[in-house]
Amino acid sequence: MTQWQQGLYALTDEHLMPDDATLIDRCEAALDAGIALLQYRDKSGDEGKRERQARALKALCDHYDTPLIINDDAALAWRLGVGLHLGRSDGSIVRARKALGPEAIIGATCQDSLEFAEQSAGEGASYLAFGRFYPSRTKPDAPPADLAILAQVARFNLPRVAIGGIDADNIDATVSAGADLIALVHGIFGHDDPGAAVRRLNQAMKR
Ligand SMILES: Cc1ncc(COP(=O)(O)OP(=O)(O)O)c(N)n1
Ligand SMILES: Cc1nc(C(=O)O)sc1CCOP(=O)(O)O
Ligand SMILES: [Mg+2]
Repeated sequence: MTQWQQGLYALTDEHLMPDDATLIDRCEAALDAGIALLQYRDKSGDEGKRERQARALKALCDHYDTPLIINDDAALAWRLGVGLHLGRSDGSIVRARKALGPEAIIGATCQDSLEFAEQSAGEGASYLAFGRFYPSRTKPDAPPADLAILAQVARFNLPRVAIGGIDADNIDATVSAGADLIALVHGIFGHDDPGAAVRRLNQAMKR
């Protein structure tokens, strides 16, 4: 198993980290404490800001030898030479794979669906993401999912990402259900000290 395929997966949030300095400081704290992947997720629609911040995060991730994933935007991922996360209406995995190449990390949202998982695996996804498993402050309206899906999709032999309302109290149950990667926004960046949050979560994952 490659290093990025197991552990914590931190997602940024433009409300929790509204300016460049805060974003970089807090992401650096998370990277330094030990995360497997970082996703740049910014829904502001401000293209200039997105380009600038994504480039700054790429330099930071290179320093920590941690892959950066861009949410939604295949063109930005291509310009930076980094990974991509695609939801159900964010574009074609096949097209993204052709553009980004065989080595790129391309993740796919599968919600609670075996059918979406099978389709995404067939189209060349690098990991499959399921959720939301718990009430989420970041995305309260994301469709709910049952932890049982994680065992059902083991046969695709791809890293399984769990997302949605995960924190230090429920991470153990989520890993026990079969998650390889635990994706969080609030569980890391909702804390005053994201580095301490990452260390606590990593400890809880090992229990
Ligand atoms: C790791 C991971 N899993 C799921 C999502 C959700 O993607 P999507 O359904 O496209 O929703 P938005 O994040 O774009 O609002 C994700 N970003 N990352
Ligand atoms: C971006 C996202 N996607 C979800 C899904 O279920 O697809 S849940 C979610 C938000 C995750 O943030 P938090 O850790 O704060 O709940
Ligand atoms: Mg999306």
